[in-house]
Amino acid sequence: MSIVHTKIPEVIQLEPQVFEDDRGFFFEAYNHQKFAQETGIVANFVQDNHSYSKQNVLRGLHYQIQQPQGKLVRAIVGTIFDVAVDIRKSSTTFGTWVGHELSAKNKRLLWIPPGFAHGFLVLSEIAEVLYKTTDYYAPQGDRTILWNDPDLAIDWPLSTPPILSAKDQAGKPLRTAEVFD
Ligand SMILES: Cc1cn([C@H]2C[C@H](O)[C@@H](COP(=O)(O)OP(=O)(O)O[C@H]3O[C@H](C)C(=O)[C@H](O)[C@H]3O)O2)c(=O)[nH]c1=O
Repeated sequence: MSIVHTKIPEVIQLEPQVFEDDRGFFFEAYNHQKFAQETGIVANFVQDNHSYSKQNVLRGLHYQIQQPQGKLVRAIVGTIFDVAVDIRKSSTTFGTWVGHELSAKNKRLLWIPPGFAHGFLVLSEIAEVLYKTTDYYAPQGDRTILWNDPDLAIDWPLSTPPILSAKDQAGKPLRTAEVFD
């Protein structure tokens, strides 16, 4: 596994070592020791999530104000544009976003630490996304930042308006949202 830094130092792309032969391929999607060696992060993942979405679905931007979650995200079917937003008000990159394509083809993973909002847009006909989290789901702490907050100006690769849940349509702009210290 190798790492690819993003413009936010704490958000890290991971490229697994893929072993291909005439049967197909194999790769370690997560190895606790190698993850720690490569990133310097000792993550204790407690939950695996799996979502299936149709093209143009946008899920996000989500975070938990209580029990904030670190996330290790990958697409196992299709392609997504995966976005992380720094919502730690003491951070020098507060309000900064990064977006990277994750796909079944590139097999890349994105590590998003606690203190960030996360969302993705489905670029392919369908996408299945798996992600590990470092804390459990805490619905009472679930918060949404508006996907098209003009202050964030996230450059979503959209050609038509996205498909959003009611919750995501009602997301808050960052300037009024609960954020981290
Ligand atoms: C997140 C979650 C949801 N649920 C239940 C609650 C709802 O009845 C149903 C769908 O939840 P929601 O609409 O919040 O799912 P997403 O829009 O995919 O939310 C996720 O999308 C973005 C991209 C994230 O990073 C978060 O992990 C998460 O907020 O699953 C659970 O039972 N456990 C969970 O951990």
